[in-house]
Amino acid sequence: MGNAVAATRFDQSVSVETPLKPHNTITNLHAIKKKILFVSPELADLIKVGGLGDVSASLPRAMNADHDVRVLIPGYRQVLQSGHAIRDVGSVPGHAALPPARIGCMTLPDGLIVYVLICPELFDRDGTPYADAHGRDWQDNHIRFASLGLAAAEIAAGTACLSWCPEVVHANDWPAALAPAYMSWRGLQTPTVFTIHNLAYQGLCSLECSPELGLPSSACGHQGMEFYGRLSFLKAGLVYSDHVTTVSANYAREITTQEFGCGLEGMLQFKVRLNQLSGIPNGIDDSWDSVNDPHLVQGFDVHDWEGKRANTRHVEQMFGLEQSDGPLFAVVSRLVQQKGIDMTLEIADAIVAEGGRIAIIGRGEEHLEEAVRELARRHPGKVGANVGFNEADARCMFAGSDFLLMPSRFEPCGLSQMYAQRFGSLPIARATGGLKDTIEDGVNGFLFNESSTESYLAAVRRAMAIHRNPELLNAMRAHAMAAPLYWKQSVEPYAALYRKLLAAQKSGGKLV
Ligand SMILES: Nc1ncnc2c1ncn2[C@@H]1O[C@H](COP(=O)(O)OP(=O)(O)O[C@H]2O[C@H](CO)[C@@H](O)[C@H](O)[C@H]2O)[C@@H](O)[C@H]1O
Repeated sequence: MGNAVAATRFDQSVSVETPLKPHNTITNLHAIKKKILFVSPELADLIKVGGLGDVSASLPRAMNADHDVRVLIPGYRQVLQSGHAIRDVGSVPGHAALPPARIGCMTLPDGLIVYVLICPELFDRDGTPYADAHGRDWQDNHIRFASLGLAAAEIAAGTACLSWCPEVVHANDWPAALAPAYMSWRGLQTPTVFTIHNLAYQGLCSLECSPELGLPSSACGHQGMEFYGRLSFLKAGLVYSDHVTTVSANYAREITTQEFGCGLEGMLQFKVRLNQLSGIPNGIDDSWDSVNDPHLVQGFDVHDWEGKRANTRHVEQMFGLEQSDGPLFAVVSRLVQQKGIDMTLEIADAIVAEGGRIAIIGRGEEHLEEAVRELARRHPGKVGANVGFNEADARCMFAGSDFLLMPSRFEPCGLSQMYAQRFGSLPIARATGGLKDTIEDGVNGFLFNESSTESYLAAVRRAMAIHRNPELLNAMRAHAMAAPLYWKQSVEPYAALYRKLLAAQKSGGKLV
């Protein structure tokens, strides 16, 4: 089988960072870092649409103390033009309508190794990873992201000519979901993990795309990736991986229900019965340091709020807001239905009438972008909107605001609320998904239960009442800034999962 060949060829291979020395003993061999291929459509260093980009940049780095994690991403124009040298290290043959591609290797300044799938006809374009400049999904997304999955499978099979072969493949969200699928169809034994960062994006295409993707006939049935008469990349990730994770314990429960399961709840309940679904929370990296973050106009900590005020003044200037003693609310979000932006628009008049100001940054669905601009036009000096995204501005907003508005309809984990907490801005959020796991109501933020403007506004009013009491406000800020949200707590659960899957593989019990 392909994997046996791979094992013969690569078990003795030399890792770039951890060369084997001739005197290595068996004990040393055991201590060798496990090789993990982390497959993702985004990597914040190079290209980011949302939280997946952040996680892909920080989780592999956090794991690298004890593992050899390398990231595989598509060679989008932004990646090719990032200024980092790319060495040509391998190739992927064509398959059905998927064109042949090259594999490049990029070493980021801190040593993170990134494999880049180079196929200009698929990836060297303007726009985002998923859509053109007008926000229209690329028509050939099924081909583009099947190529990403296929490349991961070729690397795992040892047929991509790399001098490195992963022991575990960890695929993220639907764009990477065909990695475990192509691996399974080729009979590879390498364990696979599939992480759901957002079940709502499923990567659906017509069943007629099957020949283009070179799928086996079994893939097109109910037991495969067929989903209500179409092909679902996300379902392929669920069906063909050895273990599925999602990014918080609460969301792992929620997605087994009809309300949050997006039609896949039955399949996910089945995974629970097999003990193949778990929630491992996201973390944030230690660049989120309110004292030393170079993006802030002034650092601060719980003993010195002066720096926080300086950031508030900066945000007011950025957004043309009037200075006032009233609370400053921030929205730092993709402008999409999931995030409940429409609900914030509905309660904005009340917030302004009661003395609040709102600063909004983000981009997304066109009608929400326009609605946000219109809100700012209606409330000059009280509401400011920047339709776009910029990491430095986002960080200043977390630091300068009093509250972060995050009324998400659902939220697999959420990072923005953790960033805000770290910078002393209290999140006001719906008690759903990871928001419920990371926010303690009245302690380090505010939660509301119903996805309704009444329930939301009631939480906003509770926050405004706290704002009128500086002692309580500062106590809550201090709690929020002390919340233990670093990746350290997530690394061990992932490491334990990799160990479990490798042990099962070794004993011949690969769980497909
Ligand atoms: N328009 C924009 N362009 C670029 N960046 C923007 C942006 N708007 C916001 N951001 C940034 O993207 C990140 C947002 O991450 P979140 O995790 O809060 O949500 P997202 O829905 O993107 O992620 C999904 O994946 C993550 C990772 O698992 C889960 O935490 C989350 O619940 C799930 O919905 C933050 O770094 C934020 O500053």
